[in-house]
Amino acid sequence: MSKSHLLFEAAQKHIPGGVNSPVRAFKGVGGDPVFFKAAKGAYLTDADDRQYIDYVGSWGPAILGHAHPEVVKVVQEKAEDGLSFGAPTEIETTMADLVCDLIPSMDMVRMVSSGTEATMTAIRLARGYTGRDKIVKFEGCYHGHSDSLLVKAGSGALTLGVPSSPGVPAALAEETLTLTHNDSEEVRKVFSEIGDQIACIIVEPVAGNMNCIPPEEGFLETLREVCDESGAVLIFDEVMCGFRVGLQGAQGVYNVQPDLTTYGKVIGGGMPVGAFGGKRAVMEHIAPLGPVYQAGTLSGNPLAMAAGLKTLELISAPGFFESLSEKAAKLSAGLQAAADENNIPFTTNQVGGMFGFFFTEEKNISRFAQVCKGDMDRFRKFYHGMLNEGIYLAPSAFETGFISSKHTDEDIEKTIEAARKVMATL
Ligand SMILES: N[C@H](C=O)CCC(=O)O
Repeated sequence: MSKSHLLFEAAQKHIPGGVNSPVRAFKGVGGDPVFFKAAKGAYLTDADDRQYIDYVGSWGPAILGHAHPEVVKVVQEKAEDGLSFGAPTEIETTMADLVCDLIPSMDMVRMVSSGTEATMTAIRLARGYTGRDKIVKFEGCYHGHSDSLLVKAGSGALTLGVPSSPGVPAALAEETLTLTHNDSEEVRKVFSEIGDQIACIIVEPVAGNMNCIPPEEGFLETLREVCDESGAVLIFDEVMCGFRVGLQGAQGVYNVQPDLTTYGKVIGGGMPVGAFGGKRAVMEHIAPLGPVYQAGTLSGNPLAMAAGLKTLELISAPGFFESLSEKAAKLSAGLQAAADENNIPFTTNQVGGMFGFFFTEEKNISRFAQVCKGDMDRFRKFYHGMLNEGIYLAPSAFETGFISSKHTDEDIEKTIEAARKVMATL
């Protein structure tokens, strides 16, 4: 019996479902989740001392690989000075200055402790700023688990079959309009009818919570246009794709500037962090400058700021994102070749350091409905085959994959070889 199995059994006694976040429970693929005890570079070590090449990267933060020595060092050093003050510290200003320097759409930024806090507050701010209640989101996109956003959501909510969670007041859910992702026409239609009632559009500009879905040509531009015409706030949720698909995130890649942006994951270098920021005119409405309330005991935590700043410094090195993208492209091409050799209907998506794969006859996957049509049974078999070969992928067909700067050519070749072997058994 594996240690992971025993640990999972023990965990279920006092932790609901044995996990502290539902997608970890392997409901999307079946079987016991793997319990890990260490992570270094591109590798994970499980409780039974088995090693895996990791393509989850803690769901995105580990862009430099796990436990990067320079990141660990600054956290250790910072810890000597105190773990938390609940009062202003200079390093928060250093972080704010750096983020505003790097991101052209960012005049002001506030640090929080998670992506959920960031998106939840961005929505409240947009409502407070516009004086309107309705918000627009897209089916399959996931923006954390605050009430307004758990309506036809992606990620774990979708994997577990509860995209619209019980517990969200109906009156609140009614204010969330969920449209078809990448459908510019539908967006235009809704805005032509009730644009003056809509506070904001929130979108993952590269969606990573319904697998990896890039924006169709013109989609982000349409969102920008309808927001400009109606006075709604455009929020890019770059919790996943920020500092991941490029140094300026998706807004840099697609050259569309939002009014507000939310961050998490990479910006915390592996520590619990989120951030929201954007145009001064909107951000000035946040307390204590304005009346829209938001707060957090651990917001701007010094250890998290230190890890995040070091990470942002290291990913700013020339050529970093080109190299990351090359690795992800090489992996995607290799997976495709492995499927083709075995006559398995299969296709891939990739943007920078994010990648996705789909067991489907269709090519050019850009719609949520196409993702849902994928062969989930094949995905599950492939998943467990790869796990057996020492490759750790996201345990759901509705999650993107992540690559780190620590993945070597050899790691990628080993992964492709494993895929060849497993595809032959499907
Ligand atoms: N897609 C989610 C995060 O971005 C997966 C992580 C989680 O819900 O625990």
